[in-house]
Amino acid sequence: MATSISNAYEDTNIHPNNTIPLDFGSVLQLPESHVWTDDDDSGIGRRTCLARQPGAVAASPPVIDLRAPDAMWLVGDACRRWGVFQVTNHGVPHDLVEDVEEHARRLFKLPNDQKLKALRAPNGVTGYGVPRFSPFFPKLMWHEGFTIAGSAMEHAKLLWPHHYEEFCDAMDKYKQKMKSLAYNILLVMLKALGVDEEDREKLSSSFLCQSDGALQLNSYPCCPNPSQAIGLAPHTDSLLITILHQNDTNGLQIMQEGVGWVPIRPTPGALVVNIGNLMHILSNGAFHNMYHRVVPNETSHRFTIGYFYGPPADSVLAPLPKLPGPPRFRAVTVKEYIGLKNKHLEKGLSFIQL
Ligand SMILES: O=C(O)CCC(=O)C(=O)O
Ligand SMILES: [Fe+2]
Repeated sequence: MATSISNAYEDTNIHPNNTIPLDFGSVLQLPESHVWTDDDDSGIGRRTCLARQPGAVAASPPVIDLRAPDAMWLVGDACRRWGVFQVTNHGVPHDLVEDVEEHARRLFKLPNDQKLKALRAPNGVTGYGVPRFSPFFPKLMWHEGFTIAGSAMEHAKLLWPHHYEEFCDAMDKYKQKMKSLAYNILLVMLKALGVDEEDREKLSSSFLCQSDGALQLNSYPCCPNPSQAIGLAPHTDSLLITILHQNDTNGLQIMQEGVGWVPIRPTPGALVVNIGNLMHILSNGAFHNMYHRVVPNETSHRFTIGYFYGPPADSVLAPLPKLPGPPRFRAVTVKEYIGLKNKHLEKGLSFIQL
């Protein structure tokens, strides 16, 4: 049987993470541990956020109707220019999205000592905790999360010993919907890259059909001093694509070279799709690998639900053969790449660059 992505994370995690999230409900001031200076995020954050400049109007990634006749062209253009876009008419029922967001709110509202019962094990993937890449930064992020790779049952039972089933059912249903949406978006992306039907079918049977995903529930509570805090430090996502639902609180920003941080504002009913490192490799660098981050908000609590979609850990990925130009990356297994990312974070990609 193919090894799952979560096994790859467990096997290659070289920074066991013992940090626990702050008890956000009990703090009135930003603790020193969460105050970020310009040097704390490798300088990436120093570049200005366009949204904070008075009068500035930034172009922003498109919102694409997936059923529109020109959807494939728009997706391809957005992947090349931005590495991110939003989708509507995606087929995921509004009620299901609302239900999953409500479960996330209920989870994060639990008393701190209750949430800590479901803490992610130091080398584990599922459970409550700080962002996986926290050990790379000197300061802590204004964030708490709950990751679900495979079944949430074991951890949900610790949170709600008698009422865990509703939570697990909603998460399973959402994951199923996300999986088929991610597969369909991947096919649109391959078409946009010019991959013909025969090659798309080959890719489908080699790894796309077995690709799967993990869910990440994110909470960014109201923050007493948002200008000195960071919700999620600048990073790129590792797998093929990420699909993100955001509630109506702003916070997500992408880095646009020569421009600065551009906000991806919540659009009712839309889901955010972004290119991960593995898709960047498959596209031979044609699809943009963009940095993104989350900034916290003083008066509004941000909740998001991320779905990370990737192939089985033993799949071999390389730039697709018929794309223009010489290959920019060597072939790599998903497990090896995740190991490089866990060890070197954003420099991981440079180890497979040709
Ligand atoms: O919560 C967000 O807005 C972004 C989350 C994210 O980038 C991630 O989980 O990788
Ligand atoms: Fe991300």
